[in-house]
Amino acid sequence: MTVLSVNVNKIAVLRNSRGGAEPDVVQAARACLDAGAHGITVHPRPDARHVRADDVVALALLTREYGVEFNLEGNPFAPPRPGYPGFLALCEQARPAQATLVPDGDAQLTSDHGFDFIRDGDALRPLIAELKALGCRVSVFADAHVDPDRYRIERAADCGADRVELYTGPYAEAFGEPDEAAVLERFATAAARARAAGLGVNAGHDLSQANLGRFLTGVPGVLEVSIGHALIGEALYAGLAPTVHRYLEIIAAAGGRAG
Ligand SMILES: CC(=O)[C@@H](O)[C@H](O)COP(=O)(O)O
Ligand SMILES: NCC(=O)COP(=O)(O)O
Repeated sequence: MTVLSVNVNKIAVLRNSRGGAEPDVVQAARACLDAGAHGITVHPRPDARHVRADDVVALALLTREYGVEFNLEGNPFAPPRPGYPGFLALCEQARPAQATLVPDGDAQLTSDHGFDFIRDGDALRPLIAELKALGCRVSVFADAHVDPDRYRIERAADCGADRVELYTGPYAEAFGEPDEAAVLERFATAAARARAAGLGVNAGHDLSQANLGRFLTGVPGVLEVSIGHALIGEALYAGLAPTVHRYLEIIAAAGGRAG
């Protein structure tokens, strides 16, 4: 059962480029949900480059209205600043169904690595406990492409996480290249090890209509994919609803859930 959570960060990028209210992030999210998307994801960044704290609150209300999952992503270690109250404070306000912890920094163009659970475990454990006390399922961003022993993905379970989100950027880079099969195999191994440790497995980053099907076929049992950049870009040509439909068809064809 793979569910599709649409990341609407990029709608906010367009809106912010003119400083007004259009395109409207909530309206775009509503269009995705009306088209059958199973949930909405956002990853507010402390520099407010796309979605902001007020969007998070509005999307929390929308997803509650639809009875679907709201997945809020962010770095729990990033300090608050004007306009960004901090990830835990945002979660306390919005009460997302799922909080996904990502070890990113302002200088990063986008997320480009997962946690090192051996190094970061002690710091993550109390924060994960706090998020779970708020009622959130907690997922943690994880590397699958490196030596599986280096990050020991199963250590995410010792931190109290419910799920890992496999960082799929390296798969997207390998897609169509000679090393694609080897990279996919590493993802499948990481997913199996995570599951054996009792963790659910999500996946995301740079997934697209082109590469999603082979990923889901090669890494069976993924519970959720969160997709934003490619999906919103593709929707510029085809429209949001047909694009969401296409993703649901790809998921169904790969043996996942269509709606
Ligand atoms: C964790 C992850 O892979 C996504 O949230 C991605 O980071 C999207 O964030 P941006 O839209 O800021 O690139
Ligand atoms: N967690 C990944 C996500 O939300 C979307 O990433 P991308 O599709 O924008 O690369």
